[in-house]
Amino acid sequence: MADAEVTIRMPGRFTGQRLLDVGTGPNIMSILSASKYFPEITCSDYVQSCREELQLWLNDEPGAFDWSPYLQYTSALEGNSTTPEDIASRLRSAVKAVLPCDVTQPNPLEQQSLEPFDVVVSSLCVDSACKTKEEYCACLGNVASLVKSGGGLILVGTLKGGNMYTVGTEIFYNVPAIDVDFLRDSLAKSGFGDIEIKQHSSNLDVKVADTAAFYHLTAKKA
Ligand SMILES: C[S@@+](CC[C@H](N)C(=O)[O-])C[C@H]1O[C@@H](n2cnc3c(N)ncnc32)[C@H](O)[C@@H]1O
Repeated sequence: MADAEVTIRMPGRFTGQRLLDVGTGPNIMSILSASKYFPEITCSDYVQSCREELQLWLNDEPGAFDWSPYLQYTSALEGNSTTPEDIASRLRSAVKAVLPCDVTQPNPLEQQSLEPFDVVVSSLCVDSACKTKEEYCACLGNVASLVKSGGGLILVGTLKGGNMYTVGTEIFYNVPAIDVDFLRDSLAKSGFGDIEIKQHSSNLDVKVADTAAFYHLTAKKA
């Protein structure tokens, strides 16, 4: 929820109508708080089954995952001024599309022609898509191309050598060896300034994810 907190604690830093979440996965965590500020949200992911699972919840269909604890958490972040049910409705009406996306491509949303977004959010996606720092830098540039001039970027990722995480019995791999200086250089190369990076130690069991730390960052495109 770190990215949600970034969004909610910085009202006014990022404004606009249209927000894109890159690599949303099957979940709504990255866009819960954003739906308070952005009336037009686009979700995206490489994996069709992730997009379908997300769509199940958006359509309020039987069998959709129960996100109640996250809705309650977001309600508490908002000072309980909005109920969890209201936040669910708010998010369902804000999400306008769930699109295929590939961050390894120069235009990750190639199959659609869309104007660049006011704000792009991406949590733990570039990490999953890349094996080397060079690939990571290129993918950041690809994601950056989706942000309009003057727009904002909110990124969450792993730091300091973590290269594996699990979901159930499946093992997935992260890019290793990302550090703060590398992130700053890569973002500057992609035309971003006003970069703020915060680090958090991981509290996850190393068998679940072996990263030592996570970052969340915000940046503005020149
Ligand atoms: C660790 S999950 C993160 C999901 C969610 N954003 C979150 O923070 O919980 C990584 C996501 O990135 C997606 N992904 C992996 N490679 C991708 C690529 N090349 N382009 C777009 N999405 C990709 C995966 O399908 C997965 O949903």
